Amino acid sequence: MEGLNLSAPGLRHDPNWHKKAVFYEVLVRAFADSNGSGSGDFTGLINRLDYLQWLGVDCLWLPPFYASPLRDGGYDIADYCSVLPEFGTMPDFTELVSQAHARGLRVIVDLVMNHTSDQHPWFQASRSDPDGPYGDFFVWTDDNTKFQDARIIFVDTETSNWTFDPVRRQYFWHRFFSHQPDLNFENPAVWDAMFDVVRFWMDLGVDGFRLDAIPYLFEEEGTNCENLPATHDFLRKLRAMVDDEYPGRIMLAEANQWPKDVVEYFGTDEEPECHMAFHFPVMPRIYYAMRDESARPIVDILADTPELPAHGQWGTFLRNHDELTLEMVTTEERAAMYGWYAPDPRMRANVGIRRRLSTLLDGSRAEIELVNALLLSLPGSPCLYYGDEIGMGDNIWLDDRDAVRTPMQWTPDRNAGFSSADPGKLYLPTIQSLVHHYNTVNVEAQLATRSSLLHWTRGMLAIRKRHPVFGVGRYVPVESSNEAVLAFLRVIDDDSQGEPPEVVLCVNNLAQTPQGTALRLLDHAGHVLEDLFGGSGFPAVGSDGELLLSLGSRDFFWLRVTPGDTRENREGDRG
Ligand SMILES: OC[C@H]1O[C@H](O[C@H]2O[C@H](CO)[C@@H](O)[C@H](O)[C@H]2O)[C@H](O)[C@@H](O)[C@@H]1O
Ligand SMILES: [Ca+2]
Repeated sequence: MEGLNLSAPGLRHDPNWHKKAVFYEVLVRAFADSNGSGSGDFTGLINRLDYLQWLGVDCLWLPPFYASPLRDGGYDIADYCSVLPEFGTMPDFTELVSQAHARGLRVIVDLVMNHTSDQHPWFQASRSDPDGPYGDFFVWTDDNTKFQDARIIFVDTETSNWTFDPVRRQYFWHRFFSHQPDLNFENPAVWDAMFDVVRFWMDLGVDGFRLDAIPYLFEEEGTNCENLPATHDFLRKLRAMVDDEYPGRIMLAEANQWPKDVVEYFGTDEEPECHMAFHFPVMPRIYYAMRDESARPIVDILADTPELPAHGQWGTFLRNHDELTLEMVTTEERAAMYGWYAPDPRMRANVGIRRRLSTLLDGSRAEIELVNALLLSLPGSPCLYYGDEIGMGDNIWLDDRDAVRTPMQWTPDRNAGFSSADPGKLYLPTIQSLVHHYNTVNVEAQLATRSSLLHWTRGMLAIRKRHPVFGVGRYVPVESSNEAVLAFLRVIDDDSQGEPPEVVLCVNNLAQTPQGTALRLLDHAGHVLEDLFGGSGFPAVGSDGELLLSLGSRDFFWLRVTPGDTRENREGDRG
């Protein structure tokens, strides 16, 4: 973007970078079209890197950009080692990585190991030549009653995890769409092929992988075919290779599972698996807690979340390219969330809700700020979804999850400044709804408005960056007398994390009305509080460890807690 006036800091070596990073999920197809083809591309994204640097994110996550028939947004890969021509060339991709690195931005890419597209040459060879080198690359059977305890994930479209192939005259296994055959991880040649894919992209400079659909690699009769020990064995070996050959690069698990199962994807400090895993259950509870005006769901799920090994970090998010999944809530909670957030059946997809952040929250600025404040202060490294920083809307008249994958809105001009193509040629139409039309919701307008959501988001990221405690600090729940007020501390006790000791108190009013609360801070009796945003002093914690606070509707505070006056720290913060 013109006039953003940025320096090019380059990457700094930091083995803990993933614990302090803010991630930004950006669909190459959706961000910026450099050549008027109607689809975003690598060069378009390169041209917008200054914007992302200015925003203050640290790492881009690129969903699949590989050769693909695009029947599942690219998660149907037809060649793991080539890029989709409409996105550009391999040199364009490497240029993207090096331009991102020059700006201090890391890049992780999606790796879909569980399945390929049915157009992948491995599958074509497997179906036509069962005794050939790829004959055993997929999961074939004559008996489609096998693995009956495995649930169907895409319930809107699939009725079985088996599909009959008329060429091979056998059934093949697929956990997702029937055009996405699962690879056979019992075959060592599949391991070798995947290790080669990982090396291929690591050699091109990527900083890590999001490991898509990782719980489903193996199948075993009598189980639900999720989270099997063999999957962990594979991940331990993959991690050992990555640590050995590409130290500092990360593996991020996408495992839509309960915390006790996800935590297994970190392995142990002695035998590590992934560096990060998305925390799926906490996400819907943020939305639930706000409508229920109760901190309980968030407090409880974090209490049920086991400690991580030292190398590990949660990935947190509010929205992504999929539906807002409701797999990790109870049946009653799901029914309530459909009622609150998806009253029109068109808003639903599979087990979830296909809407963006701003539309979910009815455009409420106070609610958008509150859920973002939670995202940025709860344990984990947050991941933003492109366009949510300006409050982009969705289009529930589009199919499936395309509802939330429309072109980025840069300006009020033709195609929202995304593309110079004829509007009919765009890969998806721009948002032109009454409330979220790109005429009003766009980067240019928000850059020009100091009070915009975009500037607010940037300010929040800057504060978070100045306080590594949000990345590496312990999470300590704080007892609140008011159920609607969620309070917790983030704590670095000493310099063992490689960061200065710090304590921050986060207090969040989940209710729509003002609330008062008494917090119990027994370990901080008499301590001084200071607002992280403006530096204002707050009344100190009482000598009995009690702190009385009042909060406005959907209000939140981030308060530094210190034993005494911290004038020098305040000076530092303002710099
Ligand atoms: O490659 C198939 C799918 O893999 C990911 O799926 C995840 O999203 C599903 C919801 O759409 C979710 O229910 C499942 O548990 C996840 O593994 C990927 O994010 C999808 O885009 C993709 O279709
Ligand atoms: Ca599988």
